[in-house]
Amino acid sequence: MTSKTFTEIPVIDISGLYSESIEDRLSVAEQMGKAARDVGFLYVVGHGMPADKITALRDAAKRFFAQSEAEKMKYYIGSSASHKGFVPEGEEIYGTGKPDKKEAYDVGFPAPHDHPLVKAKTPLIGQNEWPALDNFKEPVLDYYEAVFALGRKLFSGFSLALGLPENHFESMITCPPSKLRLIHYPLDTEAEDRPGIGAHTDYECFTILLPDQPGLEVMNDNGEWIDAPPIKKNGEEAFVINIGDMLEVLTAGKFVATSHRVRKVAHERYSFPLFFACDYHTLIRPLEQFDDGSAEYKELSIGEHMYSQALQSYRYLREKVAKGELSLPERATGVATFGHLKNNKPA
Ligand SMILES: O=C(O)CCC(=O)C(=O)O
Ligand SMILES: [Fe+2]
Repeated sequence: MTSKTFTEIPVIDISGLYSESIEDRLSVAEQMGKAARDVGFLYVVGHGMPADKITALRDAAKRFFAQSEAEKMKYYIGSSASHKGFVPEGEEIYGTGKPDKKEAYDVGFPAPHDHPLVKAKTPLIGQNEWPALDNFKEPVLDYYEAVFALGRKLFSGFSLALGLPENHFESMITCPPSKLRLIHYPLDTEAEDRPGIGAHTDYECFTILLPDQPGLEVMNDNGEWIDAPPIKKNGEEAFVINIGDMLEVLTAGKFVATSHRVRKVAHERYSFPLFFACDYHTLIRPLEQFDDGSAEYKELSIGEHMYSQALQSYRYLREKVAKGELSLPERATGVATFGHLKNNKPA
């Protein structure tokens, strides 16, 4: 048995994943696997993301959110064809049932016009919305590309940790519903009892997060909230990586999609998660070596899982479902069915 009553989040130098020596790669993978089993969260350094790409992304996000609400609403996600663009405060509702105190800009995988998933009008897949703001699209796309490449590298490490070939998932990642979110938590001293973002697990395989202030908290098996502040090592900002629902299903719960939340902090805060997923129609079920035959983890389609969660948490989508204009996929799962949330329902 492993202990999931952790009180801190491990820091792993992943530079060995870029080594030509399989021993180096296996050594990092082993540490990643341990963190994924015991905690479901890890910090990574030695990731190779150039600091100027991070600076340029932060600058673009700040300039976008500093605009008027009317300007930002020109790119409202509810008017986009494939669920991308500006997400105003109050649009999303998670665990507590209260709207989150945050606004966001959602950017999808840059999908080629002629990709079969685009042509088939697959939910969540399609062109991005780009605001008429100088120097926004370029740094955001540039960061997307770099963080996505890091995601592929991390997936090779998780694959090794699971005893799979490093490239096991490569062919399943051609045009995934992987979002980069630019999130802005405004400073509002009046909104005392609202969470920044309510307790939840992430839906995808794993998440690569870049926060700029404390506020993120991670739940252990005792139901205690453990702080996950931004950290630096040798001047390099660490990414926070967390396991999502899909890797929990694949491993029948050996890797944990740990629930987390963002508490209100006395700072303005920006954070940028990249939700790393496989292609929409990828079916996920426990890998043979982890499958103990229990019925707990049913087969899921990555895209349907993500889409059904979006249909249940975005106001504009909930309204379309209520009016019968959209319906939940057949295999839709309820919210909060994974990770520690299922044991510890937070108040
Ligand atoms: O802002 C953060 O630190 C975390 C955001 C998050 O958990 C999410 O968007 O899923
Ligand atoms: Fe999250």
